[in-house]
Amino acid sequence: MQIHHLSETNSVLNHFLGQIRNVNVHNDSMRFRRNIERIGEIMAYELSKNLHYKEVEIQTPLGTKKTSEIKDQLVLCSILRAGLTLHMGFLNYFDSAQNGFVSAYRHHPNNDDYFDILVEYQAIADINDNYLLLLDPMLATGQSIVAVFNKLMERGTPKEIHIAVIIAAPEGIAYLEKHLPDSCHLWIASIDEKLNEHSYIVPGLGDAGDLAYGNKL
Ligand SMILES: O=P(O)(O)OC[C@H]1O[C@H](OP(=O)(O)OP(=O)(O)O)[C@H](O)[C@@H]1O
Ligand SMILES: O=c1cc[nH]c(=O)[nH]1
Ligand SMILES: [Mg+2]
Repeated sequence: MQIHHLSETNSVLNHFLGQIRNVNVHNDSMRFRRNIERIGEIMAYELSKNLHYKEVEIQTPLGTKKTSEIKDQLVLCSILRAGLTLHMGFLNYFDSAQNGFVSAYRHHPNNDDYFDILVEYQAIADINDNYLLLLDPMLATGQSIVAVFNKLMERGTPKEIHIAVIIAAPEGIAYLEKHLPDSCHLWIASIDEKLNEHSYIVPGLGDAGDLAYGNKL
């Protein structure tokens, strides 16, 4: 798997990452959502450097100019709920992408820390021969992404697969490296220290879905 770690160089990305982690601004869910979206925009821009382009000639009022446009048909697929705002960030830049939404949640059958992942709702464009971008802000154990990936592969074979996450635990990266094809690209804004006993990322940011959309019952 090819890993692209985006926050090694200082940029405004680190400023937004600081804000989504900061407990002192966690009461402002609009800021949290907007920062996730802005990070999505930055990640989309970085990822766009890896896509394929075609040459086009543009007519300006004063002449013509050769430039390039994205050639690839992208399918953005995010994992509900937390993936929604990240999805909007990517879609702000990839205007003509097709889209998909898949639900995945941690199911605790014994009311303890053991969980499995249930993937239920799936509404997604054709991924066959297209460029699949699978989006989720948090890569903790990696089980949600692998479970969704396996469901999606029943629908077709993309030309390229890019996975984009904002915060990743080393355990989740290792799990993806073990369970996903070597040809996948993994785009990460920030790599954290570890998982805690509840499989939450430390230092991480807490529960991304709750911070964006409120607590679940
Ligand atoms: O790598 P994993 O161990 O699978 O954990 C990561 C998953 O946890 C979060 O979703 P969550 O289950 O909290 O759902 P939500 O977005 O509805 O809050 C996150 O958005 C990932 O989908
Ligand atoms: O740290 C984590 C792990 C799973 N889901 C989250 O939202 N945060
Ligand atoms: Mg959650």
